[in-house]
Amino acid sequence: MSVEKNTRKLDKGIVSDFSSRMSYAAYLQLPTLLSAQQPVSQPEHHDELLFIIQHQTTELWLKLVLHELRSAAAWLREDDLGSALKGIARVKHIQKTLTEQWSVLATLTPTEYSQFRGFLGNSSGFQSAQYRAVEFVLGNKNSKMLPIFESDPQAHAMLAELLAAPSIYDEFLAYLARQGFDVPRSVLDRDVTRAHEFAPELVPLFKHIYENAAENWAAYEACEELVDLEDNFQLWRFRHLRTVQRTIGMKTGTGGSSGVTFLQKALELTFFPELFAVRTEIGQ
Ligand code: HEM
Ligand SMILES: N[C@@H](CC(=O)c1ccccc1NC=O)C(=O)O
Repeated sequence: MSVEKNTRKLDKGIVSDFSSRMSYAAYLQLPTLLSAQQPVSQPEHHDELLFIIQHQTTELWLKLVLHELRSAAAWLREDDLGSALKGIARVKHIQKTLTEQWSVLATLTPTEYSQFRGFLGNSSGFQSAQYRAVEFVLGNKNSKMLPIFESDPQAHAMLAELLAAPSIYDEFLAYLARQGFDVPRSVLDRDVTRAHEFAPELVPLFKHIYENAAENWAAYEACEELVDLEDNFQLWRFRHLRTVQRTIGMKTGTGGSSGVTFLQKALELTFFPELFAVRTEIGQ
């Protein structure tokens, strides 16, 4: 039957009694989720809700990114490259969403933000445990970050655990070694609690994989997925930097850093330096 009066008739089977059935709101714990947006500005500033939701949605996606990347590292440890690549593919889509989401926050003008910034005290995204955890899983370890989380034992424990665990890159290199690739011992035995540093002895191995991609397709594809991950991560960092710049200019950050200058330095960090260095060597 066609729609009349621009009103859709409800199908007979539509369930409406949830007294003993699971509902949408119950499954998703919406009362909890939707009561967690509590502006602190007084009087309440209209735009603080945007600010809170932008951060909370980011944290939700970061939760999934972390879940997928930790699983991908575990799958690599079990030599299940297919499952690891599937997880990384999902993460890449989430990264695109997160990077695109900056355009929503860019509608917050400098004047509007300045009207409630003072209420944020010393809170800052710098204190995001999940963001730091993602950096650690990708190999950018920094033990100096841990004291920031001492007042949150759960976050501190998670970061301490990830600091001590091999990164996804450590797991990938160990996987390549098990597959018979010539991964230097010094790389396999590195101190995983520290940030991965450029290991020039890895470049010839990647050169071999890239120049013989057809014969080493699985390894080649995995390398390119990691390159995409790093690219996407840097694009997020860049959009953050530009949003900060257009919103607070060169003001110091609420977290105590110099602000834009501090964020700029993060653009020089790299997770998988040899996968970028190999580009220079290809065809030479
Ligand atoms: C108008 C919006 C924003 C401004 C002005 C801003 C500003 C800043 C500043 C100045 C810092 C440096 C640390 C400090 O001293 O506070 C920082 C760090 C950070 N912010 Fe934001 N931010 C904004 C939005 C966001 C959003 C939406 C997120 C998403 C969760 C976020 C996540 C982070 C993270 C993870 C860091 C640490 C970066 C690092 O360690 O390199 N920020 N932000
Ligand atoms: N660091 C920002 C404040 C800020 O953006 C923020 C404050 C509380 C919770 C998350 C934040 N987001 C990113 O740093 C500032 O200096 O204005």
